[in-house]
Amino acid sequence: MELDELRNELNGIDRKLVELIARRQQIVGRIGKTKLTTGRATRDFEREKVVLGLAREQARALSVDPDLAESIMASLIRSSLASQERDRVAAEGRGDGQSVLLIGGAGKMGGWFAEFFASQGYAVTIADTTIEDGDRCYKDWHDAGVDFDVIVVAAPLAISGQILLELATLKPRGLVFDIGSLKSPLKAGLREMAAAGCKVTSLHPMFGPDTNLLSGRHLIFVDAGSADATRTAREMFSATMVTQLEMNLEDHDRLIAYVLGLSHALNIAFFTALAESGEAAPRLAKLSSTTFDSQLLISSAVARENPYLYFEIQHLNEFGIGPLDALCDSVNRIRKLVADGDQAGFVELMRHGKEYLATRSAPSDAV
Ligand SMILES: O=C(O)C(=O)C[C@]1(C(=O)O)C=C[C@@H](O)C=C1
Repeated sequence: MELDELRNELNGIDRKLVELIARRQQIVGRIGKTKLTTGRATRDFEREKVVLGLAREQARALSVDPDLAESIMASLIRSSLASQERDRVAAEGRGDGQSVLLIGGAGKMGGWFAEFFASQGYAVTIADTTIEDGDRCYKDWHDAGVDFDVIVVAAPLAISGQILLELATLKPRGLVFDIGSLKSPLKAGLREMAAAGCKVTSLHPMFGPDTNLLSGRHLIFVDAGSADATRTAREMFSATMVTQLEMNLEDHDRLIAYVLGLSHALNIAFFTALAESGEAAPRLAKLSSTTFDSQLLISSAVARENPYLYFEIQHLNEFGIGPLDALCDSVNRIRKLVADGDQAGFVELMRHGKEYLATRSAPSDAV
């Protein structure tokens, strides 16, 4: 058969595959509605196990790679979960015409929250220095007033701290929360607001603005002295599958100094060392080792992030220097072991790390 004929045959098969996906998604939509009306949870881990198991079994019987079949089914399940989650958030419509002001709402995460609230039926007003005044749009948040059911402070960290301090004097009637990656620069504002009797709490979404499925993601709630505010904010996410964590103000930044600060710094150090090595990245990438490729992928993603935000995450964390010192110490230790030819010391370092990492269980609910 000619190449063109074979490709035509493939086109037909691919079309049928897409048709089957569309039919699957229609049924998934009906399942989602049934779950809503019968009060069942969106995610069903048992059922997912059955679906993935069946796909592997059938693949084996047809001499198809079971890993391939499983990964295709996992993608389809992800898409089912995302659409069922979206439908549930919209159906529960907690907004019901309530009003929300998003300060910094034209930024990336601010935009995510704007969409999240709009999908729940909230009337969304955006204030952001990068936009012009218009319908429910303000360049200066002061012009919007503070008469809202919810105010979200999603501005850069240093500015968010100032806004919270100002809000403490304006005493808004509604729920107020920030979404900062760090709480050190916001502590004074959060405390002032709580002391002024405001319904204030603090959130840290551990996911990026491109996230459209909250299952497997974490959202940290940091109580700022108003348990009522934290409860109300938690309820806003009850229709989603996000994992809610509660943390206190002090623990948050100490832990985040490792989770964000250390991992960002490690990747910045990696690409800085590479950039200054004199070896061209494409040439190195061609040599392609599994570890190098994975590391390059992560550090490329870090390099594309907002450098001002990343600087704030390092510099404004009062616990930030500890993990950086630990990183320098570790690199110096490796350097010394290598320079001294200390094989036993090097092996011990790796054994110790393996033992430490074995205590950290892998995320089990990622499809
Ligand atoms: O069977 C269901 O309950 C579905 O919603 C369908 C489906 C799937 O795509 O196969 C999606 C999500 C569930 O967690 C399990 C399975």
